[in-house]
Amino acid sequence: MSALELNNLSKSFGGLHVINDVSFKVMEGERRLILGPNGAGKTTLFNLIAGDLAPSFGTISLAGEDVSALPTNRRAARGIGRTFQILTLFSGETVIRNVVLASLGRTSRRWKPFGSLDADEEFRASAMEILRTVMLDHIADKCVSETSYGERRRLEIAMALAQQPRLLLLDEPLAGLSKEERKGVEGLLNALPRSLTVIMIEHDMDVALGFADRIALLQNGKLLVDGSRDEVIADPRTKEAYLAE
Ligand SMILES: Nc1ncnc2c1ncn2[C@@H]1O[C@H](COP(=O)(O)OP(=O)(O)OP(=O)(O)O)[C@@H](O)[C@H]1O
Repeated sequence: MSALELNNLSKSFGGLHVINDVSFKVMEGERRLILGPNGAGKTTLFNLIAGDLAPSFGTISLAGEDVSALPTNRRAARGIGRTFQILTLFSGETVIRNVVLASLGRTSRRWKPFGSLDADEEFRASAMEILRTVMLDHIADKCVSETSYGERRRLEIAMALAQQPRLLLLDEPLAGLSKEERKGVEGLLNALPRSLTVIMIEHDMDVALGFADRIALLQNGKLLVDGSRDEVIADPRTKEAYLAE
């Protein structure tokens, strides 16, 4: 079954056609890489999938259900988790509180007063488990403002995982990281459960190509090439559009 299906998706801003008749499927458990030069429309595509933007035309289906008309929070409740190119953390809170708050996004508990959350052992225990997955459990009680950039990027992935997504959208998870930090994030990407479907935008070719099962290459908002990793790498249009940049 397909985890995600885009059908004839288009998005225009005024006269600017940013996404132009894009259709492709991502199967359950697949690791899909979205490639494309700057301005190709990759982040806009994520905004359309997550519900932050409404399509001008076309549909988006999640596990066979058309979610095109649903707002972001209802798509999140149906299993879309997301990280952003620009970090979106509560920097005045501790690492673990950020994860707890992210996990509450799926429950009515998010309306409870902030202060009572730490007392809830169940939430803390599952947040701790996720922090272990991203190797941040040793700094669980550190304030986010005192953490390194690399740790914050991993925390963002932890927050997306806390929402127990079925489909995880990762927007340039390696951006701005040192070589060492990249290794750490690469390790955690490879350790993500295979039951999770992952779509990733990433410019670091060494990591991105190692991760991908299949690749969709966008250029000027159009789907230029779509296929297995080896097919897309071998396609001369890929070199022309992207790899030769
Ligand atoms: N809200 C908006 N209003 C008008 N134009 C927009 C808007 N959002 C994006 N665009 C334009 O759409 C095009 C695609 O942008 P997008 O950020 O999706 O590209 P991208 O492939 O993610 O690029 P990058 O690799 O640089 O992040 C760009 O020309 C951008 O200026």
